[in-house]
Amino acid sequence: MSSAIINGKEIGQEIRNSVAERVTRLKEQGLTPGLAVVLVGDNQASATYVRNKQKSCEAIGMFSELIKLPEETTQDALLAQIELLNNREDIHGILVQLPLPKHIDEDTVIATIAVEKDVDGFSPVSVGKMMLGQETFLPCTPFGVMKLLEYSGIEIAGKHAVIVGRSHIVGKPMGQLLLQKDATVTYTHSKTPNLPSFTKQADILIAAVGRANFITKEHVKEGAVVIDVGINRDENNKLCGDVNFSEVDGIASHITPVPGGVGPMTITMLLFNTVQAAENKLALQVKL
Ligand SMILES: Nc1nc2c(c(=O)[nH]1)N[C@@H](CN(C=O)c1ccc(C(=O)N[C@@H](CCC(=O)O)C(=O)O)cc1)CN2
Repeated sequence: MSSAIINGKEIGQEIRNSVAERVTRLKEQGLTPGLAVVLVGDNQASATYVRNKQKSCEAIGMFSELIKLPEETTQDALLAQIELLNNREDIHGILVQLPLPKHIDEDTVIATIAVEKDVDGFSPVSVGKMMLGQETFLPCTPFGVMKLLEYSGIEIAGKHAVIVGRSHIVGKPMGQLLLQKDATVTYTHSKTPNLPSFTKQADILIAAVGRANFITKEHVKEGAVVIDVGINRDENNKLCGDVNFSEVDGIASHITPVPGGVGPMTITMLLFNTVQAAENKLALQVKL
């Protein structure tokens, strides 16, 4: 029997509808949520993601502004742009599309974004708050995975979650969020010896290693929930995840496809965080 498909497009749309209602309520109070997207250089994939982010903002009535900078932009010039955005009243969320050109230090750039506008949840303060379980913006991809699990009725407490991948923006925060929901979490990565001996124990397997079709049937326990965070191109230049879908289909109880699984949730949660940022600002204004 085939595995149940976790449909990120459908779940994402349901969440976007409720975010759109929050936008309407904010506008009735005179505030239009605004997102600034900073794109440096000519990375084609990044340009597509940024375009999709802007279209998604428009679709729910939010304001978005693209700040497109050439590849040779200096780090100081980029930091100055971010400072301008930090001080703008009409901008509630700022995101700098990653990856940045090699001559720019991502950590310095991200740390410059005002924490109340850090809707990607990547700044050291946001990450620290997340680690402590304090209220903050959660990084959009792991946040989206948590929503996929919630909307699919998948129990987390008491389950063994195995993460394959340890990036700052997916693997590491993913484990934290699952831990906060009482999963037992194991981190693994591309250099873990005998990886299948770990992944085979997973009730929830998160593949975020960035290698096409890396997770095969030998890695997956019968009945596991398999979440594929990868976005890769295979040898025929076809979009594929980190999971070899056709091998794992039928072994997993649930599986996310690529495309149409985790990807659409990343942008959905960005909209969610930006509206939250605007609501936070309004709440502050009311208090003052
Ligand atoms: N500042 C950020 N940079 C990057 C992030 C991020 O969250 N913040 N994540 C990724 C790229 N990304 C968003 O920026 C992203 C990737 C993929 C998708 C998506 O919807 N994927 C679709 C397939 C799209 C395609 O056809 O290529 C899917 O999986 O269905 C959305 C956003 C790195 N940079």
